[in-house]
Amino acid sequence: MPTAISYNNTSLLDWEQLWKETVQKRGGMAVWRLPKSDKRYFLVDSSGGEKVGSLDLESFPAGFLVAPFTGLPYFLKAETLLEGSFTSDEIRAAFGQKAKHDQVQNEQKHQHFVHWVSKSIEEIKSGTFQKVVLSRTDEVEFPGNFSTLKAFGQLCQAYPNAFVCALYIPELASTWLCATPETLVEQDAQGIFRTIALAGTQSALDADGQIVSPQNARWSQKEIEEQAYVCRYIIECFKKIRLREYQEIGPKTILAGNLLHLKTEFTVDTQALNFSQLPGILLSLLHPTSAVCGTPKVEAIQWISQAEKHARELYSGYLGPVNLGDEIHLFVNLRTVKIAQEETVCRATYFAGCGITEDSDPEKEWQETVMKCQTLQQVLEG
Ligand SMILES: C=C(O[C@@H]1C=C(C(=O)O)C=C[C@H]1O)C(=O)O
Repeated sequence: MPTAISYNNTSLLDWEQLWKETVQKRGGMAVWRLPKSDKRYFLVDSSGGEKVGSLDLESFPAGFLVAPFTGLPYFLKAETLLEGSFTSDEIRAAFGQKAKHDQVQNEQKHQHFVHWVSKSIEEIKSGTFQKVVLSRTDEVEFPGNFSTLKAFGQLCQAYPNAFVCALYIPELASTWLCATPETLVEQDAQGIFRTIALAGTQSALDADGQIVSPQNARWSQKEIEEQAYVCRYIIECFKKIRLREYQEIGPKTILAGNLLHLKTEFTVDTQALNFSQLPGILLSLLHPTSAVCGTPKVEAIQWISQAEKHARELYSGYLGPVNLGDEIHLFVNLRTVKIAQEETVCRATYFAGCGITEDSDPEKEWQETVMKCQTLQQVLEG
């Protein structure tokens, strides 16, 4: 059983202290806040976590699951679990200064990305696959120390509808932070399972810099089709297990930070179906979905490994708490940054990708990755 300690106004500095101590002791930990909630949790597993082979979520103890894009997930058991909230004046800029972006390196990445988007479009036209998601990184260096907890607090404030998380796994020797809009697998205490098809991206700001209301958003055929691939992929997963009793709502436009996306929601009443194993079974079938990988999956993964220079690591994997209060909340690790603290500098690697179809425009796809990186950069770099 976890040692659950409830703090009403836990100081951010206490959590910062616990974070540092846990890193020194080579423990694993996660700090998170669910969408539209103000409860923040801090989970510590002093063993550093372990890799798990089976996704039989029903049999898992309370803990936190985190999976890379490809490969086995890590499980952190809830040995210690703290709950708290911070006051807003404790939260200040995490880096406290604007990072220097390497323009030469950035231009090389731009050229590489645009080249591979063009090649992907040709490959799609020749019929190898219909959609592929290519990603890239943006690496920056900051002098001095980085405060993970301040960054976490800032992201919570800036993105109330996102799943915000800071994570440390000693084996990976780096901290990851995300503010993601994408649910992969959720189940509430009443047994309602939920997943979403999220794709299609445009800036949420109009020409005057004002937020466009989701109801007034206009989408082109490219984005509508791109999101439809994700819906069809989810329904194919349902068909594999002969699941017909699901509800589908959407697509609707949602606001995710500085961006708008198209979202369709799928729900299943697992209690009515007497199907408690559903979240684990669907998790193994769904990941990675067409929203972060492509259609068909195997061909898309092969293409990604050829086209991308970087390893995705935890980017576009999934993460979240399982079996805390009979609930499961797993999200796709998007709008994410990896932080490696060295002696005098701190290296941040932002990751972002976009769905390519035969109607893609390579320059626009690059711009989309710029906007996606900005989701975190605007908050962390001030
Ligand atoms: C791949 C990312 O986002 C995914 C891809 C999207 C798209 O191609 O339009 C939109 C939302 C996400 O499902 C990312 O944020 O890195």
